[in-house]
Amino acid sequence: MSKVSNIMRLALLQLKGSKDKTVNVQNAVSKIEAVVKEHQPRLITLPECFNAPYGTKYFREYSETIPDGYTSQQLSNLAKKHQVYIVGGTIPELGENDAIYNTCTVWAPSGDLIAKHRKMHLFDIDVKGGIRFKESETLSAGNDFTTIDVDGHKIGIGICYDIRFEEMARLYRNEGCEMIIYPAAFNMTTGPLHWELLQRSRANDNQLFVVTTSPARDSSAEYVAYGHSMIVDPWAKIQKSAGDGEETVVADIDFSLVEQVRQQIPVFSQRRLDLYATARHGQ
Ligand SMILES: O=C(O)CCC(=O)C(=O)O
Repeated sequence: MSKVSNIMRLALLQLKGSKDKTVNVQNAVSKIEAVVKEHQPRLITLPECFNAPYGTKYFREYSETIPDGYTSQQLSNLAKKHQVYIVGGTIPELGENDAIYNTCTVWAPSGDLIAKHRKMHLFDIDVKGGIRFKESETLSAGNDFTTIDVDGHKIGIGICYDIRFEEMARLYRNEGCEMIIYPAAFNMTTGPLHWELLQRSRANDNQLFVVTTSPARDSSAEYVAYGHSMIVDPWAKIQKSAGDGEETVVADIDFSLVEQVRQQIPVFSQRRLDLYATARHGQ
């Protein structure tokens, strides 16, 4: 599709979560209604696991089929009602053969599901004295890359831990993406260390916008999310970021910055691919 405009208004909803799925989804619904009324964004993003508590023991219980499950239907209706794109954070998805995935759904203004990204890199880490988490105890990994087209702008989708894998972001850049959106829920160990660093790194390496949307921090939850949903521009500057509480961030994205930085720092045409692809590669 040809580019309709270089400016796109985004709204990031950093939402409070709870153990009550209906409350979580209705909170998203009311925040979407509110931001549409006040700011008329073109694209709205939600957090990772926004309809359920984030924890391996909860994924199956809260899982739904896509697109006929309760959460999907709510997002589809809202996208259609308000003529917006919704990158619907993630929900635990009940897939084929009873497998559960951590899945991002993307809804077009028609109400149609235009993409579904299943987290490709499962969050399995063990930081001594910090955090141990093993998504693979209950989740299966997705195997497909996901890009969408919004008004002529190509956008890649990743989920949280996916951001640590620079190959995935590079692949999206090589496919022509101008932005990567990661619904995410970093924690109080890796958040302060790596949250901003990873976003600015992916933006800088690939000269595109990086957008993350986190749940709000709840210190009484079993998994305490870091918050600080963020938009980083292709110069690797933070355009806007949230604090740690429930918050809506609205920003106008200027996609002309992508071309600007790519022209002025043309690393993608300066790569010595002739030298990198050697026998040493992969060692
Ligand atoms: O990579 C990290 O430190 C956090 C990742 C995470 O929380 C997730 O994948 O859900």
